[in-house]
Amino acid sequence: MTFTEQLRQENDDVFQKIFTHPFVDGIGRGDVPKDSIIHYVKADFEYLNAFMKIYALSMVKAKSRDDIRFFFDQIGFVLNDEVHPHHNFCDYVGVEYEALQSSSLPPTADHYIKHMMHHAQTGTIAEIYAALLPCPWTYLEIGQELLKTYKPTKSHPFYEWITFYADEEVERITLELRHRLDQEAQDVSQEQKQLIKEAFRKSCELEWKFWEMAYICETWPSEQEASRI
Ligand SMILES: Cc1ncc(C[n+]2csc(CCO)c2C)c(N)n1
Repeated sequence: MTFTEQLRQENDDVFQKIFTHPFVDGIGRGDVPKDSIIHYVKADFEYLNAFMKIYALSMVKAKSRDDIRFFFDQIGFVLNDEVHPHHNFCDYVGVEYEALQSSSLPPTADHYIKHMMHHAQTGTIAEIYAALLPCPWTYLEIGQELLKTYKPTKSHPFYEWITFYADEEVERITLELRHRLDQEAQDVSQEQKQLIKEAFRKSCELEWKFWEMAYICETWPSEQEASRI
């Protein structure tokens, strides 16, 4: 078993929790509360901005031109391609994408970004790969699960979203990140392996929490006070 196969197996509990989360299952059923979608797009737009910066920070740790190309390509994918699933969500709620940009990050999204930033700034390249991998891997499997369970056709409101993440390109990114992590993890100390495992698991947990954050429209305590006044 490869190291990333082991990571996938050890974190299957969290993957299964993600597949059955009401937001995720709602995408399959074609029925997600509109406020939750808006909350998701606002947070995810900012999350993806931070994700690109994390790739940029990680590039400093590149060991070869091929590593540089990898980080460069990923920034291009997030910048140019990940806007499509956001547009699908905006069309569903009938809101302009531009109206959902420049929001402050809810606590969970803020935590997730800072977790990845921490590894990008203080960790090895293996730790960074481990903290970033659950992002494409969970979305790839969500897309594949929803495709298999709901067999959406073009008239499904989230057909674009589901087929985007179940696509070969997201699979290719996931496999490349897995391959890179498998290579890097070959000769590391037990202590480093533990850090890598913790970085991966925490990102899986934060993926689940990101769906929950959007579903319940999580805000900071002071914002709740303000909305009650
Ligand atoms: C919270 C959150 N997690 C994962 C993704 C999906 N995603 C983000 S960046 C990327 C490509 C990685 O190089 C993928 C697949 C998302 N949009 N939002």
